[in-house]
Amino acid sequence: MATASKQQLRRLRTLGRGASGAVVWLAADESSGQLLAVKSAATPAAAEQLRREARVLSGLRSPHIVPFLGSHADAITGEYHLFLEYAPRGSLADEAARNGGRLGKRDVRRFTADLLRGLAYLHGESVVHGDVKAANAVVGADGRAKLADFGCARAAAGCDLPVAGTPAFMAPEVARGEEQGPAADVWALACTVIEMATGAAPWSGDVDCDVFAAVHRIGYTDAVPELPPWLSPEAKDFLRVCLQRDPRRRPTAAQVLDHPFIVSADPAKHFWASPTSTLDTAFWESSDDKDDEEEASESAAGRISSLASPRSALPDWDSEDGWIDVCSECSQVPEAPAVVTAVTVGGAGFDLWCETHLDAAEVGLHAIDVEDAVRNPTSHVGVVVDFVKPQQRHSSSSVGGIGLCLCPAACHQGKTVDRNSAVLVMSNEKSSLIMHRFGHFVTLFNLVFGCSLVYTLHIA
Ligand SMILES: Nc1ncnc2c1ncn2[C@@H]1O[C@H](COP(=O)(O)OP(=O)(O)OP(=O)(O)O)[C@@H](O)[C@H]1O
Repeated sequence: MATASKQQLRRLRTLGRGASGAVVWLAADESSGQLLAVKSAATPAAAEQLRREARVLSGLRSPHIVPFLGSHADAITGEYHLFLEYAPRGSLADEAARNGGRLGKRDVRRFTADLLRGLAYLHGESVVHGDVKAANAVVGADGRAKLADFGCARAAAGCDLPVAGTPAFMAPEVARGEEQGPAADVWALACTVIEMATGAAPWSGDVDCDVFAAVHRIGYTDAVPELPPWLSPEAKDFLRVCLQRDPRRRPTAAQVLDHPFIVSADPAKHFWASPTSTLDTAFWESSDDKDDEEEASESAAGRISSLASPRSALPDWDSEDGWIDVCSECSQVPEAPAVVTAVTVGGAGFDLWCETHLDAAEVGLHAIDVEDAVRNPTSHVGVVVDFVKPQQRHSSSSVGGIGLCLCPAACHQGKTVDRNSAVLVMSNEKSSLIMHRFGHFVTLFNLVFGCSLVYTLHIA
C-alpha cells in the first residue's frame, strides 16, 4: 500500500484504545479503497509518544512487525496520526477472546514463533520493544502475529529512557528499575505465552490485587510465573529457559529460535479475513479481461478453497459496526452478463464441490445501478441474483440462504466498494454474501452457519 495521507481517509470505526491516550481506528483510503489502521493522539504528550513510535517503526521492515505506512501531524488541531497496515483479526488478545478466552496449544506455539522471530529481527536492529504482551501484537491478513505498539520501544544499548511497560510482563531487572534490554523482551514473550495459554497475565492474582506487591515479588524475590500445567513438556521447557531471573542467563531471541517448541511450530495459517481481502482487488484482478478469464478458469477451485474459511475467521456479520462504506468515486455498473451457464458450489466443512450447468432461464443475474444502491442502501443491493431455481435444486445445506440474502427486501444492507467490480452485500438474518465480478465470472461468497459457501457463476 502506498503511504497514506490523512486527507483522503474516511474514518470507519474505532479498533482500540490504549492506556497511552491514543485511539486506533479503522480508515479507508478513499482513492484506493484500501483499509488501514490509524493511531491518533490528541494531547501533546500522547502525540510526542506517537512521534517516537513513528520514528522507530519507520526503520523496521519484517513480516513479524506491523507495517508502518506513514504519519501526519495536523498543524491546526495538534493531532498526530500514525498509519499502519490494518490487521483484520485484531490483537492476539482479541484472538484469544474470540476463542473463548485463551488460545489452543497449536496457535500458542505458532504465534509464539511469530513473535519470537519479530523479536529476533528487532533485537538485530538494536531495538527493544519494551511492552510485549498479547494486546500489543496483531494478527495480520497473512495469519502471522506481528509486534505492534512501539510506544515503549527504545535503543537496545545506551538508552536513558525510564523503564516502562506493563507490570505483569516486566522482567525482574525491569521491575527493579535497573535496565530494559533485549533480555527483558524475551521474559515478556514468555509471559505472553502464559497469557495466550491461560487467558490471563502471569501473576494474575498478585497483580490484579496490588501492583506494588506484584512488582516487589517480580523484582525482589526468587519467584517466577506459574506455568500452565497442561502445556506440553517442550512448551514448559521453553518457558523455563526464557524465565531465567538473571538476564545474563536468559537466551537471546535469536538463540531460542532453535528451541524444539519453536522449530516444530506450524506455519502461518492463512485466514481469509474480510474486509481487506475483499477490497484487495489485486487479489482478483489482472490487467485485462483475457488474463482474468484464463487465470480464473485455471484456478477457480484453488481460489475458492483459499477463500473458504471457518466463520471464526470472519468479521461480525450481525453487527452494524465496522461495515465498509467506501465510495469515493462511485462505481460504474458492470455490464449485465448475458447468460449464466454454470454454478460451482464449494464450501469449507461441507466437503462439497459440485458444478451445475444451467439453462439461461434458470438463473438471472441482473446488474443494477450501484450508485443508486449506495445512495439508498436499504432499498437496493448492488446486484440482484435470482437464485430461486438453484436453491430448489440443491439440498438446503449447500445452497440454503443465498436466495434470502440476495433478495433486496431481505437484505439488511448493501455496501459497495469503489472498484468497479466489487459489491459487498450483507444480511443480518441467516446468511451474508460477498459478491465479486471479474471478467466473465461472478463469485459469491455466502457465509452461512459457520462455514463459507462459495458460488462461482460462469457467465457466457
Ligand atoms: N494495525 C492494527 N490493526 C488492527 N487493530 C489494531 C492495529 N493496531 C492496533 N490495533 C488495535 O488497537 C489496540 C490498541 O493499540 P495500541 O496497543 O497500539 O495502542 P496503545 O494506546 O499504545 O495501547 P497501550 O498503551 O494500552 O499498550 C490494539 O490492542 C488492537 O486491538
